[in-house]
Amino acid sequence: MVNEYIRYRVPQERAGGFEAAYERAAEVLRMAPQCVDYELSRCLDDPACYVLRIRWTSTDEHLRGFRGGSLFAKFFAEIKPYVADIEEMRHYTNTAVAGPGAAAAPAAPTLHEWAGGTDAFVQLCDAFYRLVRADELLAPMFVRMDPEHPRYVALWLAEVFGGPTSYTEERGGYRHMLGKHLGRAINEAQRRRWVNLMLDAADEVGLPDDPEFRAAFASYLEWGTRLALQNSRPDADPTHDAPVPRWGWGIAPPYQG
Ligand code: HEM
Repeated sequence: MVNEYIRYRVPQERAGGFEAAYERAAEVLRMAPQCVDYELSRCLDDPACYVLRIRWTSTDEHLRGFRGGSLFAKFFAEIKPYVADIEEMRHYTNTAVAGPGAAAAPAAPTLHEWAGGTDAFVQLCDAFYRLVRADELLAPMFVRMDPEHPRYVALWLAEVFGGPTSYTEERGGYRHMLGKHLGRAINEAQRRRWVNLMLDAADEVGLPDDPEFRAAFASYLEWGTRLALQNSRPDADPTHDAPVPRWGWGIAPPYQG
């Protein structure tokens, strides 16, 4: 990601036309796949000064992709009358200096923190695989599992829910997890049992039972198991190099009023 900053000095009598031109040009930015977002600010102390910030996916995507693409002509036609008013037009990269101030909304804890950290997921998976071993639908699938398997799945869940990236470092991330499901031909009854036993295990070990946490937890289980089922079909051809998903609160973070 790269920030393009364009500083303009536009005389008062042309300011209205300038802002209107950028409102029209912004329609093009909204359609451009290389544009992340944009923002035009006007200086309060010196109203002739404007700063336009456009975040691009990369400098190359901006210069070659956008400027060389089919949308550029319409964009440029709108802003052309103001090119002579440009005082600076350059790309900037972010530094490590960035962060919220005290007035910003407090960040919600991660699901990993809320659950009680990685230990909570280790306990969850120990309980879950105890249930699995005693379950007639699932036990046959796991007869040859590594004794460390419950811990690996716990590390996976901890990473997904915003904890440390230990699964990626120890086990090889998404690609490794996917490889373990390929060709397993998981059926719907087994998938549903997997979800049910996870929810039973969550109760057994006392994972937080507030509606917000359980809704987020259950939504991941639904998503993840449906994906595992699809990827386990004998004819599946999934992407092997996806990132480990990072699951958040969705639309209902804890109320911290
Ligand atoms: C949210 C859903 C799921 C998650 C997060 C998950 C996670 C994982 C992970 C991380 C591994 C690899 C552990 C390692 O590094 O060795 C694994 C393996 C495995 N998973 Fe899943 N899984 C899910 C759903 C399912 C379902 C629905 C089934 C079957 C009903 C299933 C069956 C298996 C089996 C049989 C293995 C291989 C066990 C072995 O090593 O023998 N998984 N899973």
